[in-house]
Amino acid sequence: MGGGHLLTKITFFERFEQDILSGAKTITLRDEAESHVFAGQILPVSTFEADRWFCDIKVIEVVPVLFSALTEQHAAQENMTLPELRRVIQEIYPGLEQLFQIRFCVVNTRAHSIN
Ligand SMILES: CC(=O)Nc1cc[nH]c(=O)n1
Repeated sequence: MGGGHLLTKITFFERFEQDILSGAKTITLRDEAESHVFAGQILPVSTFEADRWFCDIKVIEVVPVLFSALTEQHAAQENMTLPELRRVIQEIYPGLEQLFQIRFCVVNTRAHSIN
């Protein structure tokens, strides 16, 4: 079995928040360290910058993908063009070839309260 620590939360840059909440961004490409999630898992999502919670997501699938094999389809699911996606991923993970595509849907956007 693959090693690594199961993720119990995930962060996104604030600039992706509206695309996630609107459903325009339905995948995220992560490195191995952030790939340890499983289909059906529900994860709280916070901003990277301020650690502000803004939704929960449900993981639909996790699929390995090489940087060199990114396609327009991946880009569309990130709400970007392919050149934009390549530039963004190269900035976040310089020189990294092995990525993991996490496909997700938003399941909750309101902090729950008791009472
Ligand atoms: C904070 C952070 O790493 N955010 C990322 C990284 C890769 N893809 C993405 O959508 N967000």
